Amino acid sequence: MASSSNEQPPYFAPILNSEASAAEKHHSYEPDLELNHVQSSHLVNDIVRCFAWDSLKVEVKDRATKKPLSILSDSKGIIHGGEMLAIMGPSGSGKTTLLNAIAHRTAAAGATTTGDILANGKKISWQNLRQLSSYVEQEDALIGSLTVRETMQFAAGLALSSSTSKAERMRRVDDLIANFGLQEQKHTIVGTPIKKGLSGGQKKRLSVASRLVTDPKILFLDEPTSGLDSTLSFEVINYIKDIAKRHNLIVIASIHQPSSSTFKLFDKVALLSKGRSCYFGLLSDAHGYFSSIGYEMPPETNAAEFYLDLINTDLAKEGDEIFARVQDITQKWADSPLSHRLESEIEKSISAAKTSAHIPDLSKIKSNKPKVWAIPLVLLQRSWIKAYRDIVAYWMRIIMYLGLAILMGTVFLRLSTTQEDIQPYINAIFFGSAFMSFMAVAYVPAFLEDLHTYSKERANGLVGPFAFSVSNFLIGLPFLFIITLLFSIPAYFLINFRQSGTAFIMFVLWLFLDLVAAEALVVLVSVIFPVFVVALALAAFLNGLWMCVDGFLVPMNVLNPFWKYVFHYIDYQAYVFQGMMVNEFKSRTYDCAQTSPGQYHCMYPSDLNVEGKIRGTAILDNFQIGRAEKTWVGIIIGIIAGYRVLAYLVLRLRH
Ligand SMILES: Nc1ncnc2c1ncn2[C@@H]1O[C@H](COP(=O)(O)OP(=O)(O)OP(=O)(O)O)[C@@H](O)[C@H]1O
Repeated sequence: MASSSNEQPPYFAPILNSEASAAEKHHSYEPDLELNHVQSSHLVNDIVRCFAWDSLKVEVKDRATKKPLSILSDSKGIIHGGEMLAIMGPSGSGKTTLLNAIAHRTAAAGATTTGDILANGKKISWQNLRQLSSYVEQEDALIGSLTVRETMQFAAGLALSSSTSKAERMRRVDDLIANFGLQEQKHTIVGTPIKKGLSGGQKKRLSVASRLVTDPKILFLDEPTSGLDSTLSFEVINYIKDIAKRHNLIVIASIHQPSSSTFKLFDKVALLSKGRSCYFGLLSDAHGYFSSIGYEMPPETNAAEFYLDLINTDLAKEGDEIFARVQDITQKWADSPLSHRLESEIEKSISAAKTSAHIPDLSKIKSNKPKVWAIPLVLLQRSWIKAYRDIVAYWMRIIMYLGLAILMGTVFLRLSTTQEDIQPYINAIFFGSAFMSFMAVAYVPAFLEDLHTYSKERANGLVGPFAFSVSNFLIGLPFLFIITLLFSIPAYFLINFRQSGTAFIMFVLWLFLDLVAAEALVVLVSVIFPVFVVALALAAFLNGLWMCVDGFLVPMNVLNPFWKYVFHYIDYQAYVFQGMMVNEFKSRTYDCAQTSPGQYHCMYPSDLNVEGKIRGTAILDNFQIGRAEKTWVGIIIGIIAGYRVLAYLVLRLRH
């Protein structure tokens, strides 16, 4: 029989009208007067009453011994709406492991996680938890060249349903900016290596604010104060606390050595040592609990420091009494009445979920995401702003290509149609196409930065591999076209390639395809090996390989069959080289050297040799280059598509 609302167990009572908050009964929380108390109705959590985990274990294969190793054992905890939990422990104690495990993320590389994760007393699937929660990583995923408002707008664009009106979107964005005290920095950029923007604390506040735009009911924060001094740490946690209280949010943060004032902002604490629980419960009960088991905190001591010192085995040596102490603390915790009370609280929430009709069924919550096509559009817009503002990533590359054009144009300056200049023309074609392709390695850092942002957005369920791949490909096209034109205009005329409008357009086309293919290769390599030095080295190596087998350095009739059949035919540079060669030589003639009147010495055999000329096509024949421009264009497009699809598949398969 369903119970009526006044029969609800106390731990499920709505906490919105704050008197009911368990935490507030124990803490007199006085928010900072300077905080901006903007109540945002969309943020209010009126569905997740409690969040719990039980018998949670994480096991990995030990790096050294290759045997199973437990890095989190039998963890349990419960937290209610409006409460803030600190997961605390010395370095390597398993804080991030626990946070990831309860957030339904991969707890550690190659880890196996077992146990229950419960919301409103029922097991919650990872899909449901993604809809209801947000995770703020330790490392910010902010884009340096965007302003605070733009960052928030794009976060809203990626998260909010397409049916949310523009006005509503802006209202939410502005509310959050105000809530986190960032109004004055609204139009300030986050900050790039060459242009300073927000302070560390402001960046962290923006990171959290941008994750709140999805209206999560549960917020996971991995070391939100790392890299901040104690004043900024307090400020950040104070903002989060204020928002959590007013909107009844559940906040779970791993935290390393908080100052006394920051620590006091939390309602509950989970203490871990070597993956084992030392305490879980209200902060205000911790003092009494540790006294009761024989660890009295001296007066005037920073409580966080005291607890951490008790369980810190970092500097301990084999046989030190600290190991016995930690063993004693974890054993006493497992046997303690508080731990048993925690167990029964979790059990009660499970049985209440079975009997009460008033507890929202979270599995029925509908996701309110933007339409599939809307995400690539938002990403395109964001990449565009980033592209034109990010001097290092984009403008430097443009300047570099322009410099290369001037270099080539002046080295191969105004070649003539005498036979001595035929080889320099061929060299210029090879060097231009190969070097332009090679310089695509300069895209590695910018791409890895985008990949980093994408990984975080994907982990939060915002951007999928398809949207990322499509937008990355599309945003590259205009940029690559601009580079191609900037290079071609000076280089083509300075070198004196075939002077015809069509020839120039074809030159641009070949070079453009070359760059699109080179960029696709960089993307594929960087997706497989997302480490700067590795991606850079491999992309450079592959470019070297394509240069060697493209038919210029070693003519096709000389190139050995292995390189020819394994690599030459999948070498986009080979098709670009052939296309540019045909473009230059198919309808031009060159002058032989006159040895005596009517006698000529011609470097290439041709039907025009008797007239002292070389037909351009004879040069093509000499290189065994046919006339299949359309097929070559098709093959290059196929190679580009192949690289892009492979990169997409790698992204899809990688979690
Ligand atoms: N494959 C593995 N082999 C051996 N130990 C592992 C493996 N994977 C994780 N660990 C260990 O598990 C422990 C928990 O790591 P975790 O990152 O959760 O700790 P943490 O408390 O968040 O540390 P920090 O404060 O330094 O970030 C660490 O001691 C880590 O070395």
